[in-house]
Amino acid sequence: MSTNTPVTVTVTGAAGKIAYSLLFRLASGLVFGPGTPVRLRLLDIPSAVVAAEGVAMEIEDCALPLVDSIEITDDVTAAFDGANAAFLVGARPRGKGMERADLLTANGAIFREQGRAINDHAAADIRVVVVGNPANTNAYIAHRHAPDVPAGRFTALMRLDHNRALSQLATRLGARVSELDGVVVWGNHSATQFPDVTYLTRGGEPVTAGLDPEWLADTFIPRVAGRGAEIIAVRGSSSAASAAGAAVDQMRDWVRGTSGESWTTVALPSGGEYGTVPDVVTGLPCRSRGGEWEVVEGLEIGEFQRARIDASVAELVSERDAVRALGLAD
Ligand SMILES: NC(=O)C1=CN([C@@H]2O[C@H](COP(=O)(O)OP(=O)(O)OC[C@H]3O[C@@H](n4cnc5c(N)ncnc54)[C@H](O)[C@@H]3O)[C@@H](O)[C@H]2O)C=CC1
Ligand SMILES: O=C([O-])CC(=O)C(=O)O
Repeated sequence: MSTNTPVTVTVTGAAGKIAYSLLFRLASGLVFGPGTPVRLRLLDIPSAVVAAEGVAMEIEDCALPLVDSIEITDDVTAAFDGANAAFLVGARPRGKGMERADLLTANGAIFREQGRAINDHAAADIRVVVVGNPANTNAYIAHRHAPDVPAGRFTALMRLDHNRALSQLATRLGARVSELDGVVVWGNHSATQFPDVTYLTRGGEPVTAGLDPEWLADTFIPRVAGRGAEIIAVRGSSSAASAAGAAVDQMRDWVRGTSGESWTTVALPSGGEYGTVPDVVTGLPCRSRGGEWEVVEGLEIGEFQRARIDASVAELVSERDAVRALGLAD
């Protein structure tokens, strides 16, 4: 029997595809551990509340021992009241041929309202993972509307890009993912992102010198950066189970810590680290210590990296400026 205090976890877009994978993993203890019950809060828009109720019924039917309660709502305030963790998934997904910039206007208003509700109603230890696209800029908007919440409590999901990079590298090297470390994906969760293998190790030994630079530039980087679009083209629908898996990985590592000196990729409001622009939400190499993300310090950045990081951060700045112009950032 579990004895810990339950955690209250809010999932928005609860009737959608990603939530359908995410909720069951949360309810199974994969994030908060096998001793911590979860109070699930499912938020969706009024027209989707009935479908969210159906998802809740299925969670009930799993008879999962860690589920303390399930509440379904279309009320943003109620959804975040006392929340310790929030997965902001609900948004309009990108269809064929659409770029993330097209989603800024549609989704910005959602994240402004949710940022305000988190600021006013969530628990003091709230941790936020923004999944809905354009994830980095949505996280920036939510953060801007939550001035009482430390900036580092707002993250966007780039763990999926990180996991995609690890998997491509493992295949190329004939390695297991668990042998690899030192990957980071800088910048935006978009086609401009920079999956960087400069610090890659296998079993603790550097391996980057053994990777063909042409393969890295012409195959690896575009493959990882374009994987979301590739999945849409092949599957006819955007990534769902892999996105949910990455969101679980990110929140689990945040709450329970990363292992040893290993790091992962988290998109955080920048403090200007590695020449990035302060306050934009960019992918950075991070370790989780004592329940907080810490940006890894002291990595050397070469010319090729500099140009790639700067290009993706420039896109984030232009998204930030666009939402500022739309009045969504203040
Ligand atoms: N950051 C990442 O790595 C990834 C992000 N995504 C993004 O995640 C988002 C969700 O994807 P799916 O679950 O596949 O979409 P979906 O369309 O299946 O579900 C979205 C859900 O959000 C709900 N929703 C819309 N507006 C809402 C609001 N204001 N409040 C609460 N709920 C609201 C919809 O009613 C729907 O139930 C999309 O923006 C997608 O682009 C998808 C894959 C990876
Ligand atoms: O590309 C999309 O629209 C969905 C997404 O973010 C991804 O799969 O990385």
